[in-house]
Amino acid sequence: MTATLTCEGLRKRYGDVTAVEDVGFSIAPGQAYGLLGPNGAGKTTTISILVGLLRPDAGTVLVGGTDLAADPRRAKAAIGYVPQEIALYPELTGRENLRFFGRLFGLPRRALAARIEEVLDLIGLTDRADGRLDTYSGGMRRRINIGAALLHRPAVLILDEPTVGVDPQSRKAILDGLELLVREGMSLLYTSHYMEEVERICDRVAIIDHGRIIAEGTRRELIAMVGTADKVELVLDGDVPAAFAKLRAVEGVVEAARTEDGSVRLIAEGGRYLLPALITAVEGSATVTATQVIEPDLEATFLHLTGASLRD
Ligand SMILES: Nc1ncnc2c1ncn2[C@@H]1O[C@H](COP(=O)(O)OP(=O)(O)OP(=O)(O)O)[C@@H](O)[C@H]1O
Repeated sequence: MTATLTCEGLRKRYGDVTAVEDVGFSIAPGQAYGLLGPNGAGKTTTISILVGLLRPDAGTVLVGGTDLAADPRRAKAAIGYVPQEIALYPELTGRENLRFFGRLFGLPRRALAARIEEVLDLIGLTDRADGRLDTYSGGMRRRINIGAALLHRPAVLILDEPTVGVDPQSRKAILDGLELLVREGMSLLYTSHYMEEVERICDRVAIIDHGRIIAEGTRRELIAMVGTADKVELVLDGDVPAAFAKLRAVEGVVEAARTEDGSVRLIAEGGRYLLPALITAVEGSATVTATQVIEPDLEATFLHLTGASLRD
């Protein structure tokens, strides 16, 4: 089966800064693929290359078998792109905005009218479609943005951190809508630094850091990389740096990172059973005011692979 989207050997440098180096992956039809990485990891650069906005220094992009560089028109027709910045007309209504973008894509008037209603239903904004954009919440605007990218029925929808700055209700509507699209057979490239979203939506994930893919696989495969270790979070009161040094030295602690709010995150073999030893270890430097043990997840994998927390 031809992949919906394949990229290989992508490289982009800005002067001395390597934004993307040797990035490659493949998205199957109906697959939701996640690109997970912290700010500045190279997600936006990768996406800009995939949607034809940025020319890579090296590498190839195939959309449904069509080479983006050789036939950009055909390749781009199969892509729906939802950028990070919202570019809509505030004085037009939601429906009018969709109509504008549909005309821009060259969709015939009658087919467009019907498609707009379908898309409004999908993004859950049928009731508010005749309200002006400047009366919408940030999340509703984001949903119109997603709707605009869906009008031409792309084979793959590419979203650049679609839930940043979005209210909880819209966030839920966005994630529910995306799950529905995937069930109906659309491919998705979803980028985020919220691992819980990537874990929920995506079947396959690439973890990107400093411009390179450092791990790739199904959710389960990636989580298995951290082995049987649990993630333990300790909130400390006292001399946190000294306590941190002591915690790192405890037998069974595989990884350790400090967070901005004064807590310490550890990956520890047999984490929950290690708690008494951890609490004893910090004695004299700090007291443990709260503890949490979390089963391995993608964030644990990220911490394991990079030694840094995803949100830092
Ligand atoms: N036009 C540019 N000129 C110079 N450096 C750039 C440019 N665009 C991006 N970079 C650098 O390339 C690296 C990757 O940036 P990119 O925006 O792709 O990361 P990202 O993972 O999308 O992060 P964010 O979530 O913050 O957008 C960063 O170090 C960034 O500073």
